[in-house]
This record gives sequence, structure tokens and C-alpha cells, in this order.
Amino acid sequence: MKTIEIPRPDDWHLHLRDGAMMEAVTPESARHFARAIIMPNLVPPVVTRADAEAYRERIIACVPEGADFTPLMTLYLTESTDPSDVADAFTSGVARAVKLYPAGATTNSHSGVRDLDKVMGVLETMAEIGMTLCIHGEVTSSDVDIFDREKVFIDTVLDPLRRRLPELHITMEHITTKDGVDYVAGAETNLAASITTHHLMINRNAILAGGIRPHYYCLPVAKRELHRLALRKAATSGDARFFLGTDSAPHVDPMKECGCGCAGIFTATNTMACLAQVFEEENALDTLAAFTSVNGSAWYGLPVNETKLTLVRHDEPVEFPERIQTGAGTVTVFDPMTPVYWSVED
Ligand SMILES: NC(=O)N[C@@H](CC(=O)O)C(=O)O
Ligand SMILES: [Zn+2]
Ligand SMILES: [Zn+2]
Repeated sequence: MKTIEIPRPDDWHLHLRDGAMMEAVTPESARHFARAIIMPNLVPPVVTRADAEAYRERIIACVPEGADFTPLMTLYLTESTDPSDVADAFTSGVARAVKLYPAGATTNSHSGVRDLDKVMGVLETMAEIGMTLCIHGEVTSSDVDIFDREKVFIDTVLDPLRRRLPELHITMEHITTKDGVDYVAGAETNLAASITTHHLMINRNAILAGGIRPHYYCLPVAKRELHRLALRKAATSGDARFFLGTDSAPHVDPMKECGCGCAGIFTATNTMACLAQVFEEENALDTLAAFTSVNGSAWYGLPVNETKLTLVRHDEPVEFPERIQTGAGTVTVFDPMTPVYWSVED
């Protein structure tokens, strides 16, 4: 039986939610990951330093005893965010980054930004103090096709913003297209991208071919196969600008399996096993650690974790739970639609 050892991974984009859901999903991430950047899209959102401090305490209360898991907090950018509160949250170590959701782009984004001019003061402050802006990179206009929204965002929002404020440190989150890969790879400084596990494993057929499968619906929506292949190439390349952000985004099953289902795929439970499978298929197990444990920490200015994680290659495919129980209801675990021969050693 083959095993590989990597520095304990970090998740640079994670949804833990709150309350009963958070109690159940936090241990799923804490089992394998040492740190995670926590998304602020609660209802109401995590906007201020005080909100982030209180949310961090609630998360820490859900980390099982003996587990070593540090939540890194983000602030949800609104058009009335106060630049001095953001600076204060950063310098005091409460928040690592600010999250920009174009209003209406995704789950719980209605308090997001409609007019970038209204947040330039905050962004200028962030550029000065070296605080990262994490971006959900999709335009929201109903006349742009949903499969084109990432590319149009790059051309009409991200690139102009980077020209206007080149000093700003930007993470383009959960990129899903070859356009996103090429744009990030072509940028010399101050731009990097996270990539999810599921976008390395599925294309849009998973959602739509042979029946509609709501558990594969997330935003940005999975694209054509050529985009998945470009993402796999970027993730396995070792290039320091690409790193893991699972975007594990739990919704209870009735909210997914209905006439207007929520966007989000829950991958915390089997992400590391799935990634080992992807990297093995690409003959790139030697760059797995760069993607999951090294590149992201360098980008966020943190040391690589000293503890290790061991992955085990089995002769037969491994079974994962189909769903987990939470106090809010059941949550379906990502099924990669392909055999996975890896597991994490306990
Ligand atoms: N990725 C998703 O499909 N959903 C996320 C929001 C997000 O990251 O865009 C969620 O909060 O459910
Ligand atoms: Zn998003
Ligand atoms: Zn997300």
C-alpha cells in the first residue's frame, strides 16, 4: 500500500455557516485542515471587526477538543463599510482579508457591492496596509450568459480595478475557466487564484446530462471540459499563484432538492482524498503539497504547517458517506462520479 505525506493542508475558501450547521461541518474541516479562510456570507453578513470577532469565537467553540484548527476571518465588503474599521480588524489580527461579492452574484450576496466607486476608499486603505481582497469574480447582469460571467468579470471589472489600484493584493476565488487561469498566469504581481476540488473533477455535464442533479450546482457554475482541463493543469503545475480553496458550501438537502435550489457543493468530508486522486491521475502527486499546503500560505504570508497529513492509496475504491447529519438537517457529501482510491490516514 502506497502512502504520501504532506504538510497539513489549509483551505483558503470555506463556508462554515452558523448554529447547528456549523456545529456539524466544522469538525469535518478540522479533521484534515489546519487553517481555513472563513467566508462571511452569513445572514446578516460578517461586516465589522466586532462581527468577525464574535463569529470567530462561535467557530472556535465548534472545533473538537484536541483538533488543531485556526479560522482566519474575512469581512464582507458593503458600500457602507468603514475603512478605519477594516484597518483596525487587520492590524489587530482579527481579519485576514476582505470579501467582495458583486451584489446578487451568489448565495447571500444581496448586501454586496453594486458600484465599485463606493468602496474605493476601503480598497485604497487595504492596498496601503497590505490586506488581501478576495473576489467572487462573476458579473451579475441578466443579459450576460451564466457560463460567460467569469470571463466578462475579468474583462470589465477585475482588469480595470487592477489597473486603477495595482498595489492591491487580490485573490480571484474559485476560478472555473481557462480564461481565469490564463489571466492569473499572465499577471506578474498581486494576483493569485484559488481552485476548488469539485471544479477539478466535474464539468457541466454533471449538472445537466442525463437528468438534473442539484448537488452539482454551485457558483460559479461548472463549465465545459476544456475549462476543467485547464484548471487541472494549473492546480498540478506547482505554480505558486494557484492553491486550494475548497468552497465547501453546505446547504441542507431540501434547499438543494427543490424547484429553485441553492448554489453550493459540500466537499469538506472527502476533499483531500479526491485531490490525491486528481493529482495521481495527472501524474503530479509531487505537486499536491504545493497546491494544498505551500502556495496559499506563502500568498497569505503565513508559515507552512509543521504537522503532517498522510494519504493512503488503496487497491479498491474507497466509500465515503453519502450525507452527514446536522442539527439543521442532512447535507449531501460531494460524489466525484469517479472511483477514488485514496483516503486520509487517521
Ligand atoms: N459557491 C457556491 O455555490 N455557494 C456559496 C457562495 C459562493 O462561494 O459563491 C455559498 O455560500 O453557498
Ligand atoms: Zn463565491
Ligand atoms: Zn464560496
